[in-house]
Formats: sequence, structure tokens, C-alpha cells
Amino acid sequence: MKSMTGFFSQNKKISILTAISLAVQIMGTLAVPFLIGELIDKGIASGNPSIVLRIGGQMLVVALVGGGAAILGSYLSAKLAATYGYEVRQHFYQKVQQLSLQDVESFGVATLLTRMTNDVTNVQRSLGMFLQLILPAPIICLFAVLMTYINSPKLALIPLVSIILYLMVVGFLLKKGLPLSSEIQHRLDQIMVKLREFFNGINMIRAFDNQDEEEEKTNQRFSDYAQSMITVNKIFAYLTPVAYMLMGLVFALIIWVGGLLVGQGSLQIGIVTAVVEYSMLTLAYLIMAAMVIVTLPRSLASLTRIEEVLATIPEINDEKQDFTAISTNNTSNFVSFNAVQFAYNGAEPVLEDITFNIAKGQTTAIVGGTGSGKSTIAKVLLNLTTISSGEILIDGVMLNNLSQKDLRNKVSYVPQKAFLFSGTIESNLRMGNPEASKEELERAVELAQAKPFIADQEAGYQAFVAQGGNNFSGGQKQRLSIARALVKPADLYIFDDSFSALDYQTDARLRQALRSQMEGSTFLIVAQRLSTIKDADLIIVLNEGRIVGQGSHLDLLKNNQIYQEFAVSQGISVQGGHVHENIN
Ligand SMILES: Nc1ncnc2c1ncn2[C@@H]1O[C@H](COP(=O)(O)OP(=O)(O)OP(=O)(O)O)[C@@H](O)[C@H]1O
Repeated sequence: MKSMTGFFSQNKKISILTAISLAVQIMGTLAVPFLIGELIDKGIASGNPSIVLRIGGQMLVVALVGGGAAILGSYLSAKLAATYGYEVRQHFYQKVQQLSLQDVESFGVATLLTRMTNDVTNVQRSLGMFLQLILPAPIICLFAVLMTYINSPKLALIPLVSIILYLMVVGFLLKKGLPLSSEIQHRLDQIMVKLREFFNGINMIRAFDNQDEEEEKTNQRFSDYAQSMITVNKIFAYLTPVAYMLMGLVFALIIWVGGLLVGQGSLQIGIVTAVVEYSMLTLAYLIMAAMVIVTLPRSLASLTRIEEVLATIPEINDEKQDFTAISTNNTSNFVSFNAVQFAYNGAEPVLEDITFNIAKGQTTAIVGGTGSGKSTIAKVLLNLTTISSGEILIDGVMLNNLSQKDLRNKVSYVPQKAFLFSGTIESNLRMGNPEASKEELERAVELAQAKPFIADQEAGYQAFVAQGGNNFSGGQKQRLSIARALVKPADLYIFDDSFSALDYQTDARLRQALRSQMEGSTFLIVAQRLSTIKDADLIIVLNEGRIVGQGSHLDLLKNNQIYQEFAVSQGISVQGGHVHENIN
């Protein structure tokens, strides 16, 4: 509810205008039965045509003003609801941008997607209907009973009791339906998880001829969702018939009791007509409200799910930090890791006692087996997730004392899994530097060995890039990712196993180009292939989350057992301290 109250106070003008329009609409609706009563008792009963004309004229004005207010109210309610949808999606997007990898993982990508799309739509739709159909109902009920009471306290009991009965039924059904409605959204998440997996892995499913099993699993999720929907709909199916039943009973009772009172001469026929009108109006609003109330539990559950994300305090929060306390030591190291320890979500440590430096203007490499923690080092360096203990210094400044923006400005990163955004080759290249000149783009493309295949594209730099870069091969995507990182001016370039999809020759040409044309730049290269990192100034050998050696390629080949094993597995023979290499 917090986000909702915040939204109304931020959109005060339109909220107040909507409230005024709805109030005028309600007043118009309530005035009509009163005027009908007056028309019958004062005009028709007395046979005075001028009174009939006057009250008739008043009814016309009320109908026109009420109608106009209703149109304005509808428009404003719809606008308010659409604005809510727009703003909350914007906040949601900004919040997800701030969340660390672990924050995102603890929610799950599928649920974040459902919350941002379906949940927001649920709340938006219910908000519009709430303003138009639910909000007026209690006011209409209250005034209708009050007006009936003023004219005939005895008759007022009939709508009053019927309203109380109806509210009890609504309360009971809501209590039953609310927990089930939260379940519906959760089941929708489950469908999203399965469908994302299905679309991402569709080729694997076909390759392993696993269609039937996958279809069964997916159908199970569809069926769970449908079952929840059926159960909730069953519960609320009682609401409208109960309202119609009460409407009939109230109508019969008022005519019956009202007729008796008119017969006794204690009530005028016009008042009975007005009371019937009021009661019908009340129940008509209650029926309309009932139709919307059915959607409320689900929307409330959606609102809670949205607010859960919006209220998350990001693990890495720039607003929490005081960046004024930065000390700028002059150091020859651009990055220093000191006794860094890290574990994912409280599990076993993935990095233990990691201490090393990345010297300015040099190439540092991290090598190690699968799962040894190489990519995790890059992630903690980029502050995508926070370390458990130890410290990381960037250019002499503690990582915690750097804002995300400052850090991103200093570092350019090529992820392990190359990813392109939908658009063109040029729009992807310009991501890190929108102001880059044509020459700068061409230089980066040349360095990344992407020039030949861009030249092969009919549209060249304007060639279309599909979502995720799926219309390019793995090697092409990787070269474009590298070029994109090189377009960005940075103090440190991180390549996280970024050369693995390149053939050996391209890999060699790329390294040669970086060496000769980006001399003086600082690189961190994470790799498994020794050929990729053999020329690095410093190689860090990682094994099961620990550093087991540091040095040059030749030093490590001579002195480091794990590195030697690695070398042997890659066709480099190490015998009696002599190295026989057969790599580029
Ligand atoms: N998001 C995550 N949540 C939980 N554990 C993770 C996550 N990412 C990686 N790990 C675990 O952390 C360890 C180190 O993973 P990391 O990706 O850093 O290894 P790596 O050396 O880069 O491996 P590879 O060369 O295969 O990419 C692995 O045991 C992995 O299972």
C-alpha cells in the first residue's frame, strides 16, 4: 500500500480532480431518486404542472452534470491507473538496475518479469475499476440509507440489513480468496520459469528428443495455474447471485412494507418510489463492486509482490555511502585484492584468502580449472556482488568508497557469455561510449578482429542485431562484445574468458593487436587456454578458490605443479625443467 499512497501524493492534482468528478457523479446519482419522489408527491399528486416542469428541469440539469462528471471521472480514473502502471514500472526497472547479482538471484528472473508485467497490469486494472466502481459504492450505500431514514426510519431498516448481510458475505469470501490469489501469482511465476527454460533450451530439447517430457512438465504448470484460477472463481461465483437475490428481496419488502404504510396514510407514494430507487441504486452499485472485488485479492497479492521488490534495500547501495571520504593514494597498482573472501548466498566460500595486484599498464591473467572462481573474481571486482571479508582497492581507493558510476567509468568488461542487445551493430558498439567517433569505432572493431565479418554484412555497421545477438555466431558475438568494450575509454579492461569462442589464429591476432596498439593499457584476462595468457606480465593460478601460484608463464611452467598439469593437459610438455611448447 505504501507505493500506492506515495503515488497519490505525488499525483495530487489529478487525484483530487478525479475525486471531485466522482463526488459530483455520486451526488447526481443520489439526487435523481430524491427528485423523483418530489415530482410524484409535490407535482403529480397536487396536479401542479409548473412544479412538474420545474422539478423535471432540475432532473435534466442533474442528469447532464452527473453524466459529464461521470465521463470526466472515467477518463481521469483511467489516466490515473495508466500513470500508476507507467511510474511503478519505471521505479521497478530502476530498482532492478540497483540490485546486485545475488539480490536478483534471490528473487529469480522469472518472478521479476512477472511482477513487472502481469502484477503491474493487475494492479493498474483494479485501480481504475476501484476508483469508478468500488469507491462510490459505500458512499452511495451510506447516503441512500440516510435519505431513506430521513423519509421513513422503518423502511431504512430493509436496505441497511441487506447491505450488512452482503458485506458479511463479501468479507467471508475475500478471507477465503486472498491466500489463494497469492498462490495464483506464484503459479504464474512457475509458468514463466518453465517457458523461459523452454524457449532458451528449445534446440536442446529437440536434440535430446525430450519434447514429450518437457511438454508434460509444462502442461503440469499450466494445469496448476488453471486449477488455482478455477478454485478462486468458484469461491467468488456466489457474490453476484447473492447480490441479485438480495435485490429481489429488498424490492419485494419495500413494496410490501411501503404499500402497508401508504395504506395506513403514514407515508406518501413518492417516498416509497424514492426508497425503491435508492435501494435498487445501492444494490446495483454493490453488484458492480462485487464484480471488481473478485479481482481485488489477486491485485492486492500483486501489489504486495511489487512492493516487496521496491522495498528491497540493494546489497550495494550508492545512497548509503559517503563518497566524500575518498583518499587517492598514488600507487603503481590499479587493483589490489587483500585477503578477499567470498561466498554465494551464505554457501561454502568460493574465494578464499585472495591476495594479488593488477599493475597499471600491464596485463594480468587469471588461469584455473572449471569452477575455480575466476569469473567470481571479475564479478567482485566489478562490485556486482559484495565480498564477505578482506578488501579490494581500485587505484588506491577502497571499492566501497567508489560509487557504482565511478567504478563503471573506470572499468570496461567483456563477460564470459557474449551478449548483444537488439538494435544494430553500431548501437551495440556505442553502448559504452555514445560519443565515439567513426574512427574510434573502426579502431575497436579492427582490434577485436571483427572488421571482416562486419564488412560482409550488407548493411555494415547498421546490420540488424536480434534479441541477445542470436542472429550472429558465438565467435562473432564475442568479437562484437570485445569491440564494444574497447570502444569505451577505461583504466582497466577485463576479458572474462572472452577469447574462448575464437579460433586459435583469431585469438593470436587479437592478442597481438592489443599488445601493439593498446600499449600502456591495463588488462585483466581470465582464461583457461594457456595460449591466451602466456604473454601476460603476471599470471595468477587459481585452484578451488585459492591462489596457488603467481608469476610469468615460464616461471610457472618451471615451478608450479598445478600450472604444469594444466600445461601438460594442453599439449605443452614440461620435462626436467625444460619447456617444449607447441602453442601460439
Ligand atoms: N550465481 C552463483 N550462485 C551460486 N554459486 C555460484 C554462482 N556462480 C558461480 N557459482 C559457483 O562458484 C564457483 C566458481 O564459479 P566461477 O564461475 O567463478 O568459476 P570459473 O573459474 O569462472 O569457472 P569456468 O571457467 O567454468 O567459467 C563454482 O563452484 C560455481 O558453482
